[in-house]
Amino acid sequence: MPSFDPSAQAAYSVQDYSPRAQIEGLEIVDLARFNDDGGAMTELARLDAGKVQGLPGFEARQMNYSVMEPLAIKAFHLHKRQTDVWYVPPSDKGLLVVGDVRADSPTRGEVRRIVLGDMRSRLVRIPPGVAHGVRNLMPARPMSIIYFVDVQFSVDEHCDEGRLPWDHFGAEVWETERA
Ligand SMILES: Cc1cn([C@H]2C[C@H](O)[C@@H](COP(=O)(O)OP(=O)(O)O[C@H]3O[C@H](C)C(=O)[C@H](O)[C@H]3O)O2)c(=O)[nH]c1=O
Repeated sequence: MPSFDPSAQAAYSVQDYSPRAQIEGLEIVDLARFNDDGGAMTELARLDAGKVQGLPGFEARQMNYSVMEPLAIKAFHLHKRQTDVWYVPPSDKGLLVVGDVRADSPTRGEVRRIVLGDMRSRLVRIPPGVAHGVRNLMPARPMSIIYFVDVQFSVDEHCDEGRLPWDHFGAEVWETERA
């Protein structure tokens, strides 16, 4: 076994492969993608009067389509009542950052970075009180987000579009990992 020089030895650590921190109420659902030589097909959601199968307690009241320019960051959005269910197509690639800022949550303070798209088809359920932001990781292409919400958008006293600064969890959370 080699021994390392003093500066490498001082900086040395073993990669941490332990499971990532969970956030209470945050769910990731893998979707089936049926592909053939002609293309691919994915069911995003089956709805029974707005209730989404496989996501108990979530009732879709609006569906949105959002486009982000290359490398753009939208962060952080924080809802008091609204749950979001996000989908980024497998052809795109984005970094979703979620942080639990609920005062009474067992996972309060946990921050997770989740790559969306990038060949995978997944829904991500983001409960109220979990701040969320996204970066388009593609340097030359717009990224699409399709998302369901259970509160209809309004600009009156019912508006639930809270915001936190983009660097609330530190600016480095948006950087590509270097390890
Ligand atoms: C959310 C929303 C917005 N708007 C109008 C209001 C503004 O004139 C314009 C941009 O609104 P906003 O700056 O809130 O949009 P985004 O920054 O793209 O954010 C939205 O998309 C990201 C991904 C989120 O997660 C947010 O929750 C959602 O607000 O669209 C509407 O007319 N209806 C709507 O449902």
